[in-house]
Amino acid sequence: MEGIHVQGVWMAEALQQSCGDWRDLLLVASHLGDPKAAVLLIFPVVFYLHRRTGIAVLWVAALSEWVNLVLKWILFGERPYWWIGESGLFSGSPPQVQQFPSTCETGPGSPSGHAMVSAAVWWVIVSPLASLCCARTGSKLISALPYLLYVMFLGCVGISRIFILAHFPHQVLAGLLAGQKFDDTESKICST
Ligand SMILES: O=P(O)(O)OC[C@H]1O[C@@H](O)[C@H](O)[C@@H](O)[C@@H]1O
Repeated sequence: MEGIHVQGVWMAEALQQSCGDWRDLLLVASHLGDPKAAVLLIFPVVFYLHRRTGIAVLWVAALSEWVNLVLKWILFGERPYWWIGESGLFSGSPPQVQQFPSTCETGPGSPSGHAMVSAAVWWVIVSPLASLCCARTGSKLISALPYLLYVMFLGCVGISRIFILAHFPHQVLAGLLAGQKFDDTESKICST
């Protein structure tokens, strides 16, 4: 695990050095991917536009956040911003990284809640939206657009969590996969 963490820290350093110009965008992405945003921002808007999807968003947000907390209790998971100091591995050559006001999440880090809840919640919106686009336009290109935006948004959220040192890359990846898996399981339960 130590090797994965060390690689993760160097990746975060490289990211901070190469994406410094995108800092504000990444900080916004991190806020938009916050599980709280799913309930406080996304749910009201979607509920206003389409009641059933809005209610599905609320359910998926609550359940995926709960599953994420349970997974964190089981897996725990260090966070880079505290692990860099605690590991004592970098005393000779500390990584050139900086923290941000939103870096200091106090709980365990595995899997990323931002990645998991965003992947689960946005899928509930994107999937019917793509079907609607397909039915209305008949164009595969236009119906692929919601999926493209979904991938881009999740990419920004995931990168932002590594950028601000809140997560190691493997925790973000685990969050994205768990969010997708959550939707799979949820739709199987709903269809039975
Ligand atoms: O695991 P992450 O991505 O740090 O996010 C999880 C936490 O992010 C916080 O910002 C939220 O207030 C918590 O509700 C949430 O559990």
